Amino acid sequence: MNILVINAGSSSLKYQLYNMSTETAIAKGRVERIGMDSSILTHEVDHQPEVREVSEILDHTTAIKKVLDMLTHRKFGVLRNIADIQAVGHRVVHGGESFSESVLVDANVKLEIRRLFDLAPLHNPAHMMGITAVEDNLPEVPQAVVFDTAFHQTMPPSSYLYAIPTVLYRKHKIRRYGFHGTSHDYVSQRTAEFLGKPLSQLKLITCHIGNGASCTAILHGKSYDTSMGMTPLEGLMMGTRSGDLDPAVVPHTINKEDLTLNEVSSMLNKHSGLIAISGLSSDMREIVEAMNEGNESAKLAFDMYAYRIRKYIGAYIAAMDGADAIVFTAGVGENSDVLRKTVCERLTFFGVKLDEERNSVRSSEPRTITTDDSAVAVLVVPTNEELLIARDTYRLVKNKTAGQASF
Ligand SMILES: Nc1ncnc2c1ncn2[C@@H]1O[C@H](COP(=O)(O)OP(=O)(O)O)[C@@H](O)[C@H]1O
Ligand SMILES: CC(=O)OP(=O)(O)O
Ligand SMILES: [Mg+2]
Repeated sequence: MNILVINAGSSSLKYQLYNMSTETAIAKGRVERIGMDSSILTHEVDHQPEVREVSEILDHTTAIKKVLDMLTHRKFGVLRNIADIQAVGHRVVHGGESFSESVLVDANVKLEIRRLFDLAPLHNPAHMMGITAVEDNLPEVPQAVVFDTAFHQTMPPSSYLYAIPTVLYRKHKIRRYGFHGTSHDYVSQRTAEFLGKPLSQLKLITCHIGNGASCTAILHGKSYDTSMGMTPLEGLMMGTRSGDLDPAVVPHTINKEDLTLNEVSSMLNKHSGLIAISGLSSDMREIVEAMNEGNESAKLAFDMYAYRIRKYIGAYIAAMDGADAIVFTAGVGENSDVLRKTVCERLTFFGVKLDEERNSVRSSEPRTITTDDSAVAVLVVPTNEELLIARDTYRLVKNKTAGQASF
């Protein structure tokens, strides 16, 4: 079975085509700048040079059409016909309390994703555009959705409740949900395999440090606490998001700067974090480059970013009364040795001993970056959210087909 995995953003769409008999991605790519004058489609097939196509792609339906054209392209394609795609799996960031596992898309599921728009304004509306775009282009193909929030549904109330009147939780489900669950789930499974120990016996702290960033305390295989909250704004400092701050900053800023609530929300989601402090960029590569050239604001942004991760690691060691391993993953976590070093060099109280040579290795395989006698192991484990999405989609579609066959 071939499964197309889609992670739709507001102006971008990433895709991977999986062949489930071998669990391999046979093609992958992304469409960027959807809705802008020159959109870019980048398509990659193993062992072949990347193909880049610039054109005007005004909406997600056209973006999916272009992706399908590329997948069946005479020269660059990997499929003879789009009918060779048997199912589509989508990443959906917010599933609220309604979804503790992946589901097939139907009218109710779509209604629920829409209902959650205001809890994940940067993500859920874009995912819905992705789902609709697939319906437009592949009307007969079953679709599944895999939620970032699902893995965190095991958190106890002491982790997920805010200390505010409980009527707000009962009436409006105002609580902490947590995100990047598919990644934390995948990485914790890979870590247990790598360490050769059952996940049910491990205390892990997984740090997904990408564009968005979150840390999770995983106690015996289950999410016990995580740094993101009701929305993906809480917790760590991110590329453009503030992370934790005193809620009193919001009304105070509204009063002092004569801003609307929406403007402040946009400030915290899109104009804060690395870009705000550095005044330069939200991209960690550019921050590190500027820092190495002596830029003081870039250095401050970097230090604040690393410090917040270290604070969460400390909190989660206390939350679980120990940790067997701390795991770095995602764009920054997998690639920035200097970020990992800065986070780890002040964890010596917990017996963390970084091995600089191991930390400088670049690889797509899981690896340990601490010395053999480090009391807590620190690992880099590349994430693969798409593979978990493909697996869930495959399972759901196969079960549905089996159910239908028995009638
Ligand atoms: N070599 C690198 N060094 C430091 N940061 C990197 C490197 N490569 C990628 N990144 C960072 O990874 C981030 C993207 O992470 P990723 O997990 O791909 O995010 P997302 O999936 O949310 O788009 C980029 O913003 C960039 O800052
Ligand atoms: C939930 C979230 O922040 O996702 P991303 O890192 O893809 O922005
Ligand atoms: Mg990501």
